[in-house]
Amino acid sequence: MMTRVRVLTLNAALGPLDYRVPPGLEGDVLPGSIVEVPLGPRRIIGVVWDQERLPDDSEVPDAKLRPIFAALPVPPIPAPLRRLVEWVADYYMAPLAAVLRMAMPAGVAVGERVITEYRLSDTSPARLTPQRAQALERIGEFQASVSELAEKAEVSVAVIRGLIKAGALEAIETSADAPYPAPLPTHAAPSLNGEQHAAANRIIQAVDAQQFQTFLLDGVTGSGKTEVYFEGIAQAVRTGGQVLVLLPEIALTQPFLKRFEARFGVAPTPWHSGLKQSERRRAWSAVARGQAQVVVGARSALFLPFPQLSLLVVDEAHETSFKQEDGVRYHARDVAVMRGKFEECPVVLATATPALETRHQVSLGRYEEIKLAARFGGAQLPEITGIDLLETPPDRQRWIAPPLVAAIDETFEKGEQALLFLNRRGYAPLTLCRHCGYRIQCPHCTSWMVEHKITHRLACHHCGHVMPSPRACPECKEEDALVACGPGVERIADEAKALFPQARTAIVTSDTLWSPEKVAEFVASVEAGAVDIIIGTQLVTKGYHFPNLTLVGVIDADLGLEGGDLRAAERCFQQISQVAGRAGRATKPGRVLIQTRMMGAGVIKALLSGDAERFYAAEAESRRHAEAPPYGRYAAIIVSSESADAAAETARRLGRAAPQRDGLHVYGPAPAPLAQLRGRWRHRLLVHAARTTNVQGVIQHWLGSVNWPTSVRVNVDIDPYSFL
Ligand SMILES: Nc1ncnc2c1ncn2[C@@H]1O[C@H](COP(=O)(O)OP(=O)(O)OP(=O)(O)O)[C@@H](O)[C@H]1O
Ligand SMILES: [Zn+2]
Repeated sequence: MMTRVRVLTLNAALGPLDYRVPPGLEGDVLPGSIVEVPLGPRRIIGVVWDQERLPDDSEVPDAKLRPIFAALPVPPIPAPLRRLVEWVADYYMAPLAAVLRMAMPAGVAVGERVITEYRLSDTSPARLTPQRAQALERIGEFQASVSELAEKAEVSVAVIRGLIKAGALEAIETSADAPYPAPLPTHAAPSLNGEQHAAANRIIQAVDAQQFQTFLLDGVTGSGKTEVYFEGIAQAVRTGGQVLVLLPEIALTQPFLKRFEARFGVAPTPWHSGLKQSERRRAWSAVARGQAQVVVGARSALFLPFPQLSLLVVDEAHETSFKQEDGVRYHARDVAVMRGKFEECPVVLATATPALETRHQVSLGRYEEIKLAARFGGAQLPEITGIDLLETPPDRQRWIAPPLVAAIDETFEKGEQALLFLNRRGYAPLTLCRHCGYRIQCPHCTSWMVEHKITHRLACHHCGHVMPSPRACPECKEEDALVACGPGVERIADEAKALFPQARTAIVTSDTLWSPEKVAEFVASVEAGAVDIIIGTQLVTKGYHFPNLTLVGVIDADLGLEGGDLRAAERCFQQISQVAGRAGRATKPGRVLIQTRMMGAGVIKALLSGDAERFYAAEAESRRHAEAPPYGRYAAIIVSSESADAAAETARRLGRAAPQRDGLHVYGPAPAPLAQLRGRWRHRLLVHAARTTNVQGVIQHWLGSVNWPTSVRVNVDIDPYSFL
């Protein structure tokens, strides 16, 4: 029986704290229990942690301990999740409390609750202001609290309250934690082909064995990877286990929910940052009680308190958006594998274009590869051709080259759909004054403001700052002298409309598909044939299955190769392979046209020849040569401050104190390519080390030897991806 416990709080500034367990509570307080404890005059929440794992040499004597107030009526944080929290904190050098916060987001760990939400009633308000009209339109089928509705509709809380008073919104009492219905394993099971069957069996076996094992489910686009891992999910559900499916983007959740529901009769439990508070609370507590069997979510779902996890799936596992770039900087794919290890359950990484790191694990024998070599139902992979922009360039101020224009024309003629891919939101990436040459820059970042014609605004794509598009140049005050330079998807859409006035276009970016409803609307309109041409960013490259979509045009294949980041070529290859994979997925054959100025580049040649193996081999060889990941490792030290001088000085100080040892080299400090971001000046030092080096230990020691002012932040990014 525990009479004294060590509690980990959610506050990174506090160490673990010891408390006394008062009589009567002993039975309720176990490792993992969520407890309410006194801290000075306040009551805070924490988790009882395994004492031996949090040594504390300044132990407070028993007699001085304050008692725990209460143990919350929720299940304890399970031991495998506690081990995962420790591992993430250690590996990514983050405070334990910061990692624990991801497992227990604010306000989720509460007992049963009834809450009041509002939804549209049948009454329309007598007075309809533009604000009210916007609110009613945006709210649609949504039901939520007053503040959540205000946020969703982008109106003030007063507008929502006004609508409630006017009777246009009605109150609904809902339980915060009703369980989720269980999926039905045999609801609409497909009959698998031979290759799929073998793959599914391998995963089912692993689910039955309940041992840790990582699979790379490597199947070409449209081969049925989803159908295959659905069989693994069905098996886990049959045997009473829980399943987590991770997706790289929230936008993919909606189509996934529908597809899952078609297969299993009920939708899975979603988990992502777009949930409202009541949904988050319900999902968290249902997961903790084992009353949510299948969860689909963004990377943060990795830290949900599953008591019975028996399968983890990471879909589109190559996606770099699995890497979290702020707060605790972790890679969800790698953490998923670790969670599988602690839970002793299988992990499936599904992708048509595996990351080099994942292929490396396969070659070392650590992951088992399962291949699906052919598209389902006899569909052929699309034919891929290059368009050399040096030979057949588009007209001035145009971006669709003549061969692609002709192909779009042919596609329309056959009554089929086309997709144009350009990974750039907005209308134009740069706005320039023709008169004085002034470029409009973000006031908080070293980046240009991007013109968005749809919203008549300029936006910074790094910090989200927006301003109205000015008529006059802010510098020389010349009127109508500002010109848009270069294309974004909105500009390509304008061009397509000018070329094909009859064609119905749909722009797909995070600006247009900003809610699950918008995604559903988009999918429905393409499926109904109400769209002829889709123009989209990377958001449109994966997940979608449109049988009548037969042409994919890549507007600028070279875009992704700029910047010279370690994974630029690999990412370009993956992105274009994925978008190409949207063409001709059913009975009609597909084709892909890639516009480039670099016909000779390795990536382009690989894409055109379809020789992925050769591309990967060459890429792996150059990484091996540079001792870059997966053969060596990197860690970044990012120094930032609102004061440019303080940031630079601290970076120099760290540079002077850099560790000197074999198998390790420190580059920099150098100003970050985006020297200022969100008002903070940034410098970076890059540690390059052999695979076997304990970089975390070295960095800990190094940072411990240097002091810096409190106005400066020093963050560590282990296995960094983005060098912006
Ligand atoms: N055995 C099957 N029976 C019926 N339909 C199937 C079967 N296998 C695959 N399909 C269908 O083929 C299409 C492609 O399958 P799926 O989306 O699972 O492939 P994928 O490999 O996940 O594709 P991608 O990686 O390109 O997104 C889907 O519409 C799917 O329902
Ligand atoms: Zn900015």
